[in-house]
Amino acid sequence: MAPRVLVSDKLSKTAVQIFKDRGVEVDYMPDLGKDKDQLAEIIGNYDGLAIRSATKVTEKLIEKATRLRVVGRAGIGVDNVDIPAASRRGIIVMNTPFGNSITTAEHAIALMFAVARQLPAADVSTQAGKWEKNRFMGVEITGKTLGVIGCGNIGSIVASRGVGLKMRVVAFDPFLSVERAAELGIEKVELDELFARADFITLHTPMTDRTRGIVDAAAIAKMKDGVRIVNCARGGLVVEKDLAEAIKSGKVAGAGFDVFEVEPATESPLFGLENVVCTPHLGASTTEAQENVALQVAEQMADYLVHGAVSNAINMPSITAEEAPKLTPFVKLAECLGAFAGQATEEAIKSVEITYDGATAGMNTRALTSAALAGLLRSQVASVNMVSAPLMVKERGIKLTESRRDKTGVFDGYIQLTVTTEKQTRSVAGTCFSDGKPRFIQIKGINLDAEIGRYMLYTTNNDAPGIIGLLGTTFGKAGVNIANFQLGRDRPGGNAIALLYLDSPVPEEVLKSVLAHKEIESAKPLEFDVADAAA
Ligand SMILES: NC(=O)c1ccc[n+]([C@@H]2O[C@H](COP(=O)([O-])OP(=O)(O)OC[C@H]3O[C@@H](n4cnc5c(N)ncnc54)[C@H](O)[C@@H]3O)[C@@H](O)[C@H]2O)c1
Ligand SMILES: O=C(O)[C@H](O)COP(=O)(O)O
Repeated sequence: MAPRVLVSDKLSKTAVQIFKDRGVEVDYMPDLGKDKDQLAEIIGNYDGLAIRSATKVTEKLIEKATRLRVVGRAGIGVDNVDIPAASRRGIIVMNTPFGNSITTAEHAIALMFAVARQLPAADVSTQAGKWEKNRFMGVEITGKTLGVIGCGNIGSIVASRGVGLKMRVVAFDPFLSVERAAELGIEKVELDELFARADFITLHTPMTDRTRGIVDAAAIAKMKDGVRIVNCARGGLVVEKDLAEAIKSGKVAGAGFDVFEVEPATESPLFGLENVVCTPHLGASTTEAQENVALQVAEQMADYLVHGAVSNAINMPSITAEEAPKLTPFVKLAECLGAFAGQATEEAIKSVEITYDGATAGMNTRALTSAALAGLLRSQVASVNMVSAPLMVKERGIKLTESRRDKTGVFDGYIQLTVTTEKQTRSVAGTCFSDGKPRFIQIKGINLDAEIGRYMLYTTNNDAPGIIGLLGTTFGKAGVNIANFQLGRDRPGGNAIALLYLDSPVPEEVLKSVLAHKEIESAKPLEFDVADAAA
């Protein structure tokens, strides 16, 4: 069945065409995002949801979204999506981090000019037939200091435009390197220094607990008299009532605002104040940016729904198209190692250690670890996947350790998973050969070479004669074909293991007969999400 996507915000229709071209069914309901009840009623019919900022993807909506696998944000900010709730349900949330950056940066610059020269008010006055040349005295931008708070994608474009406008640009961003600042021709400063020096301040951070209210009354008090403030990032970074007071007192000479504490903003303490220029969250609203983000989000979502490729996901490691062919077999291997340990373990897991040896150490180990954890938890939590597994492991207080090392054995690369419970430590290692098939190469420290099949039986036994005969005869009598039979032991007469790869599931009576044999310590039927040998 073709995957089905709902577009619930005003995305360019380019997205619809791309979904169709890629074999994805699509319903385009651009106003539905504003009607949360109706959206909740139908969301259960979709594998994908494409949104902008009007659709609020809340925990409540996610509960109803029983089929949903991906939320695609045609834009940057994902603060309208409950990411932890989506992750818990295994839903990937992806955005388009660059598609509207230039457009938004240009809007910030436009607001800066509008505030410097009071353009909107001058326009209204002039068109009203007044000729108020004296009322609209402006300030020049050249030579002024622009303070950029948050110098990521958009902030750095604004900064370089500022340099182009012959401004002095200072930036505060804890993650901005001095080298990058030098490359941009700007100066990295602390926040208080920015406040003290800037004639214009522009905000470009995400909304986080640390940035909420970053410009409040206390911050404004540290600023130059006559400063002008632009916010094209997120409402709530600036405390609107504090700014309104400062504008009324004359401390702040003007403000350009595209985003508001409450949106849609029908009222704000800033509305109606002299030299405040407001736009209704138009930062990303240009034809070019909307084409970019719609095209990109539809491609990303279709790639995921149709091919499983992941890019620009907020809650899952990306797998690029280039690395996918090499990585995919190892993702499957990691999942099988996790599934082996998960099915063999009956007690609560205390810790998981994953070692990447040789070639696997250089791979995308975040993706491999996520797959291993998903496999591990799958026997306990049916709906777990690579998105939700790392979060679930954390929530369950399971300690996760990852290590990488140079090639240590005969294999170019392998992965070893060690799981510790209250009672025991169990380890399993595997690799993929050039045929792309995952194999177990070591269990409990015992070497073997076992291709992984959908149905398997794992036994531990004392190394004694007759085990092969027992297993062969018991399965033969029950009419279950053995596709592959692997044995291993630590020493003659010591601990031994057997792994049987079967063409069908282990019948209950077979398991009982096997377990009844005096040399068999344990026998565990296993199932893996790999192609069925009989298929
Ligand atoms: N108005 C609009 O229509 C519109 C359009 C696009 C993006 N946005 C918003 O613009 C903002 C910036 O987007 P971006 O793509 O540049 O994001 P980005 O992630 O590329 O950059 C954000 C920068 O903020 C920095 N930062 C984080 N915490 C900080 C802190 N406490 N103090 C200072 N800097 C901090 C980060 O290090 C990063 O460099 C986001 O809030 C985004 O949602 C708005
Ligand atoms: O984060 C973003 O990309 C912007 O806020 C744009 O939001 P919009 O797509 O709703 O215009």
